[in-house]
Order: sequence, then structure tokens, then C-alpha cells
Amino acid sequence: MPSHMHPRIGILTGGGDCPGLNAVIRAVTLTARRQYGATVLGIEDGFEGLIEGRGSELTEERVAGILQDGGTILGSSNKGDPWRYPVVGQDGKTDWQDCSGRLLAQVQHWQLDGVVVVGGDGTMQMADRLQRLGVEVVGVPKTIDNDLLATDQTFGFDTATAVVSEALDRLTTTASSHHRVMVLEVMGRTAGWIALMGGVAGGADVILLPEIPFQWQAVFDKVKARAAMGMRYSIICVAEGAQLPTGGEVVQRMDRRRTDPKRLGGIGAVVAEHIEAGTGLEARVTVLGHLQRGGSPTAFDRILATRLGSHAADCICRGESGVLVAYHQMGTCTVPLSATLAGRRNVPADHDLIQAARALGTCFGDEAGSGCA
Ligand SMILES: Nc1ncnc2c1ncn2[C@@H]1O[C@H](COP(=O)(O)OP(=O)(O)O)[C@@H](O)[C@H]1O
Ligand SMILES: O=P(O)(O)OC[C@H]1O[C@](O)(COP(=O)(O)O)[C@@H](O)[C@@H]1O
Ligand SMILES: [Mg+2]
Repeated sequence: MPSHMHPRIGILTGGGDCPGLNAVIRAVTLTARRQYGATVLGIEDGFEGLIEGRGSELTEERVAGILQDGGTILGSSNKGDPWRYPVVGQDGKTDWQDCSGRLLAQVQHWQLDGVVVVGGDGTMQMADRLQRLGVEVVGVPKTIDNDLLATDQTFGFDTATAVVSEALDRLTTTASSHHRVMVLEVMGRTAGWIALMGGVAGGADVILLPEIPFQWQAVFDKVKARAAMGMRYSIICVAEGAQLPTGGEVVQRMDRRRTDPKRLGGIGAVVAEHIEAGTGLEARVTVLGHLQRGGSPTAFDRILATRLGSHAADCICRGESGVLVAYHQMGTCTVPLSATLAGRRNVPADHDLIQAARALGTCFGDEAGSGCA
């Protein structure tokens, strides 16, 4: 528990960046300073900055005007797990070492009473370990993937969904002009939230999710049926983590510096190739990539990030730690940090939006020969 009236707190952002991180930094800083007379230290590049002692004070001036900015003024990292930290030896070779002791030393050096850790499922693993080392930690969930257990929605996801929706609108006009099948590959790792919500919002005819195994024939049937009805174009939204009918995801490359080395990517091209071969129709692929993560947050994400950030500042300054500030039933609450560790949150196969989309004729690739068209 913070031992005095004017606590010293740190804040870091970890994992992939997402729109709304700056809104959290601003909300934490302003609430902590104004309501508790706190000193707020901004730690650079996630846990890397905490290990290496890189950080500086966040003043009201430093957080002015950042609410609407994408990215994070603190920088982020999805490398540098402190418990498996890359250390380059004198021979130039990289060795992986447990550097968690340096975290504690740095927290003591900076005289921090607590740390707000903003991140996704990976970052929360480290936040929980930091808490168990004896540091007071409050987690704030972020990710465009919306795959975090223990919160109904993460900020960043609404912005990513809006980007997907707009991309599908744009693909639809060119698809209809050229009578083509347009495939849009979207992010989300092993969760299909972005593909589902973005796909429905953009009116996709076929949506392929990691959570619903698909068959090529069902996709071909849908595209051909549309053509037969005079709709000479089709729009397909595929999640990067969708499983091929032969099994497994499409992996772009392996990055051994990451705890999760698999970099997903490439399924869009595979889908487009199969559609051309299986239907004779012309197909094109667009990979939306990091456009989904960049840029200004939507109003919803700014508001959610502000609510969570302010609540997190209340917790850390009042001495409530070991918790994640979550969004539940349209309000904020706290849940044990450990509640984030049980795995990722996936789309339930009976989600009401899947049912609604099916009722409208959207194909999820699992209905071959049974009226998917
Ligand atoms: N299972 C894990 N255990 C410990 N650290 C992890 C784990 N998964 C990821 N990390 C670390 O968390 C950081 C961010 O993880 P990542 O999955 O990329 O982002 P996010 O926090 O957005 O999910 C990385 O530094 C990575 O080393
Ligand atoms: O840019 P990178 O590091 O390859 O990461 C790409 C991944 O990060 C994300 O954009 C966001 O994931 P996290 O929020 O877990 O970091 C995923 O959708 C995507 O698979
Ligand atoms: Mg994640």
C-alpha cells in the first residue's frame, strides 16, 4: 500500500500498440496528480524500460493534447520478457537470462509505490509475475484483438473494427466494378473478433474465423451462388488465425526473440488462390496489416481508455493492487490480475452476431452443400 499521501507511481505500455493507449496515459497521469498529488513516472518501451531504467516524469504539459493521438508516447515492446531477457555476451552471442531481479532494483531505485501496466494477454503474464515479486501492480487491458479474458471489451478494438469496415466498403466498390472476389486479411491472432465484427459491419459475404473450421467447397458455393444470382462480386473477410481445411494456420515467419515466435500472415493469399482455382472467378487479396493498429482512436475507445485509466489511478494511489481494471456490463470494475492468465478470449461459435449474420446469408465456410449459398 502506498505509504504516504503523495505516492510515486510508474506507468508502462507493453505489447502491440493500439489506439487509446495515450488516452490511458493521460487519464492515469491527470487523475493521479490532481486527485492524489502523485508523481507519475512514464517508463519507456514496456518492461524493457523498467529493466534498463529508462523513464521520466509525466507532467500535465506532457500529456496535453495526446487524447486523440494513436500509438503510445511511452513506446512499447513485445520483446524483452524479463524472466527470459536477451543479454549479449562478450563473445557477441545472445544468451537468455532471468533479469527479474533488475525489475525490483529499478522499482526501488525510482522509489515507486506501484506500477500501472497497460497491455494485452502477454503483458499481463508479466504484470502478474511482477506483483508476485512484491511490487504493487494494477493492470489495464489493451489490444485491438479483444482477446483478453476478464474484460468485456478492450480499447483499440472498436477503432480496428472501424478500419476493417471502411476497408471493406472501399473493396466493395472496386469488386463490383471489376466483377471480382476481394479477400481482406485482418489481424486478431487466434481470435476472430476483428474479422467477425469488422466483417459484419462491412457487409462481407464470407467471414472465416479461427473459431469455425471452414471447407473450401462451402466458400466456392457461396461465391458461385452469388454470381448465379447476378451479384458478380463477393467480399471475403478472413482472420489471420483462421485454420486451413488441411489443418493449421498460415505462418509468415518465426521470430525467436518473441515469447510467442509465430508471426501469422498469408492466409488471404491462400484463400484468393483457392477461389480462382475452385470457381474460375478472378480474385484479389488485400492485407490490412498495421493500418488496423495505427491512427486516432474512435470516440468509444477514447472514452473506454479514459474510464479505465482513471479507475486504475484510483486503485494504485489508494493501495488496491493485484487487480486488472476491467470493463463489465457497460461500467468499470476490478478483477484479480490472475483472472487474465487462464488463456485467450475467443469468439463463441454460438455468438448472437454469428447467428444473425447466418440468418442474413453470410457464409462462415462450414456449411458446404447445406444452403450456405
Ligand atoms: N506467456 C507469457 N509469459 C511471459 N511473458 C510473455 C508471455 N507471452 C508474452 N509475454 C511477453 O509479453 C510481452 C508482450 O506480449 P505480446 O503477446 O506481444 O503482447 P500483448 O501484451 O499485447 O498480448 C512480450 O515482451 C513477451 O515477451
Ligand atoms: O506487429 P507484430 O509485432 O508482428 O504483431 C502482430 C500482432 O499484433 C496484433 O496486432 C496485436 O496483438 P497484441 O495486442 O497481442 O500485441 C495482432 O493482431 C497481430 O497478430
Ligand atoms: Mg495479445
